[in-house]
Amino acid sequence: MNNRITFENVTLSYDRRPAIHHLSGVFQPASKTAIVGPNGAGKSTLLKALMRQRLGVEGKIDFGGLRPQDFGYLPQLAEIERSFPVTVADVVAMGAWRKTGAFRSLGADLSAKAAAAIDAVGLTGFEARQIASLSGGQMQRTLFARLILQDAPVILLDEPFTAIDEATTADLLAIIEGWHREGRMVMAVLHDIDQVRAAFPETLLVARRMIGWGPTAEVLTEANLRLARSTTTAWMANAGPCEPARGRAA
Ligand SMILES: Nc1ncnc2c1ncn2[C@@H]1O[C@H](COP(=O)(O)OP(=O)(O)OP(=O)(O)O)[C@@H](O)[C@H]1O
Repeated sequence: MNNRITFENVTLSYDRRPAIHHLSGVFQPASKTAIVGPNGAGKSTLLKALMRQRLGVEGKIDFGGLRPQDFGYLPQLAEIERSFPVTVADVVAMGAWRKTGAFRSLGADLSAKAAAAIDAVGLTGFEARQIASLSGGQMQRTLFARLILQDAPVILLDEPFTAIDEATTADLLAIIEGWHREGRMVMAVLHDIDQVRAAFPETLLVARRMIGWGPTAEVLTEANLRLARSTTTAWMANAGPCEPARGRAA
């Protein structure tokens, strides 16, 4: 077990159509990596592969001993179904399901941790609110509280700040920085290049293939960003089926 995630010439596909090709590199323990690229570049697909969701996988992903339950995942806000009659406290409690089992009540210790998580995201007093009645920013704070309670060593965030205002973004960036200081591995799909430069030491730049992976200043050059923009368009025009090995990441 080395808690390092290594990609060796990985191609990820849906129904034999590659979404992202020939990715090689390493997510180091305690790294904080921004995943950047244009729309359709394969960023969410990459997070899904890390979550071991069903995809065609060619090449090898070595999880370094990390188990599926070691990963906390924040999906895009738009993918969250909010019409369920559940409260903020219910959603946060789901973060402890790994420890309690689904729909079980939290013991005293986890209840205290859930209250602390809700406090950390600034939602004390909102515990009984239905999630359908929350603003986008309040919903995102709720989902961050769930991640805090989940306490996973690896945290994957898919566009955590899309449609989120500056104040909430600043608060959530501080929580991410706290996870980084605690030695967790964080990967976040982001579109704001200035934000990435300011807050993420490592960047993986993709456009249907890997453009760069390493220290942010070395990866986010004007030339690489130009290449990313033009490559995606070209690959989409020529996209066709290929024959990746079917199966799941190792
Ligand atoms: N479930 C799916 N079935 C088939 N194709 C898919 C599926 N999900 C994504 N794709 C395709 O895979 C490619 C990469 O999509 P992905 O969602 O990973 O991109 P992205 O970089 O996250 O984009 P965005 O910035 O727009 O969220 C796209 O061409 C997309 O249409």
